[in-house]
Amino acid sequence: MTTLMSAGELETALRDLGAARYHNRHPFHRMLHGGKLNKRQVQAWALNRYCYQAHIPIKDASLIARIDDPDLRRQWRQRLVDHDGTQKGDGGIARWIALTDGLDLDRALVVSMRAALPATRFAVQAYVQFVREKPLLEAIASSLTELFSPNIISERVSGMLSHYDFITPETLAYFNARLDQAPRDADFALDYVKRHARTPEQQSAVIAALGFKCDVLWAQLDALHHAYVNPGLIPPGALGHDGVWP
Ligand SMILES: O=C(O)c1cc(C(=O)O)c2c(n1)C(=O)C(=O)c1cc(C(=O)O)[nH]c1-2
Repeated sequence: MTTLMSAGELETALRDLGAARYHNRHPFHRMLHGGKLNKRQVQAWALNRYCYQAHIPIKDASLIARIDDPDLRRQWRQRLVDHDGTQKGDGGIARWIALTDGLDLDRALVVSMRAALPATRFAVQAYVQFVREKPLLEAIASSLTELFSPNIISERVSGMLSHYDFITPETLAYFNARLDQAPRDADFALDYVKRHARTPEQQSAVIAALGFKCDVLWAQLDALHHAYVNPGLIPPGALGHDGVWP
């Protein structure tokens, strides 16, 4: 039988889970940040991650659609603005496209998502589905991986700038904005979860939601590693299959 934790104990359990399972520990990220990948492998990362970026506002829109409280809706809608901007060419998705442009990827190919790995598509769809179907508390808790993203972003930006001559500060501009946005969003979500997970069952479900989300992130990197590092099996239709690169 599980017992009720204090809010502080719940936070510790969530942080412990992130320390063990967040995607900063994945070998593909260690290679990306340590300068061990070639340009094609970095292109594959950016093209696949576009799918994740593109689905974040879709999952946030479906989360907002389920909120009754106008205060909470107002707070959460900032996330849509961050990713979609207030006008064309503005916002996180546009900044991600600046990164894929900077890597000489064809914009139409990136945006079409047709050269992404099958597992990327399945993972991001699973995240959207989770947020659509689970109770609001768990849907909100699944965003808590962002508690751990500022560290990985700092490591990524400094590592990539120092190791790759094809990476510039302009192409990595996406991450500058995230360094302010992610802590604001994560602090809000953590506070919400601590106040609303009031039974042992809810607390377990919140921890499981964070575990699920760590899996969503981890599975995307497993797929990249399998296709582009070792054993290097690129699925048909994906970027680089049959030696076809942009
Ligand atoms: O660069 C990263 O490692 C990273 C991780 C995460 C995350 O932990 O889910 C997000 C982001 N970036 C990100 O840029 C982003 O917009 C974002 C939104 C969300 C979310 O679950 O709502 N996670 C993340």
